[in-house]
Amino acid sequence: MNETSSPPREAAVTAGAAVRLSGLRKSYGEVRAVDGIDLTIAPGEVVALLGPNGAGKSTTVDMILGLSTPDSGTVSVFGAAPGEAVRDGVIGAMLQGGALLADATVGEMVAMVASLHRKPMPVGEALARAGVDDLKNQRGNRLSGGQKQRVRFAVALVSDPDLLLLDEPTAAMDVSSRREFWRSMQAFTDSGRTVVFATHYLEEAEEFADRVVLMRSGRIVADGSVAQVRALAGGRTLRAVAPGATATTLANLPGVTEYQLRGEQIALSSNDSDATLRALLTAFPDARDIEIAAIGLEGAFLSLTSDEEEK
Ligand SMILES: Nc1ncnc2c1ncn2[C@@H]1O[C@H](COP(=O)(O)OP(=O)(O)OP(=O)(O)O)[C@@H](O)[C@H]1O
Repeated sequence: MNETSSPPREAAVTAGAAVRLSGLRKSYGEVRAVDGIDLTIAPGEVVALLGPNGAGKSTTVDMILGLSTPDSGTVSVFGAAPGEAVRDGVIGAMLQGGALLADATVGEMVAMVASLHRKPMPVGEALARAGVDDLKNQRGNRLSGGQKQRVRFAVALVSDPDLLLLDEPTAAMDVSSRREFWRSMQAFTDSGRTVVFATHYLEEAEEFADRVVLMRSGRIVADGSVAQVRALAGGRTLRAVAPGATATTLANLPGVTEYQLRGEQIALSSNDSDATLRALLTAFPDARDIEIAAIGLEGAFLSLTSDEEEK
């Protein structure tokens, strides 16, 4: 493992997809943690794996890293098997609760990981990029939860990987650490690296990802640019008092995806509230007390990831 194995790595990096998952499945007993995932991630993409607890995000990340073996399907990272990509320093990972050495200092830990890799970035650079240079002499057992996360980030960066995999990277961070973390991450992605991060937070995905892959019950339920997924999730609700409204007319209004009718009170969900409103006023000119509200991000996320289609 020295200079002689460099060319294959260069070749692999230019060979198509950064990550390719095909027909991926993994069950734990009765639980289908990952239930048939096909996903191709291009080099340079910043992808958020978004989903509620138990959606299968960590299981997917573990399989991309080769920490867990799929029951069926394949994983390739820059054309290589996960284990090989990890050994070559192509993947850097920041996992939930990844272990840190209690007795070593932050500087020593990052230096140790650097020594395992062929072409690490300078230790000082990894510490600076992760915003932990001031913690260099601190021991692992003296770090707060948020500081530990930032040290894990330095450890993930130091191999100078082409792909960074982050499992809920900001989970233990306070607001200012989060901001700092994403600022360093952006500096990293600006250099054309690929980043895949799992998160519960739609806002984080919106702000930092080029692409959002929404998972529920081990499957992908939406995949697209942030704007596309937002549009998919970004309907509005329209409430009004509409004398004469009937279920049939409401159901046939343009854009309406759901409706409720209670006496003269109506509540509509619409994916085109302008068209719905125009048609509503044409059909029911006496409609009054009209209110239109965006479905909150939280609500949109819940609507796309709700369990109502569960088998
Ligand atoms: N080692 C395991 N043994 C048994 N069941 C597991 C194991 N790992 C995961 N599961 C189950 O598989 C499903 C998917 O879990 P996974 O951790 O991948 O989801 P997640 O989307 O990462 O959730 P979270 O956001 O809570 O981390 C869950 O139902 C979980 O309970």
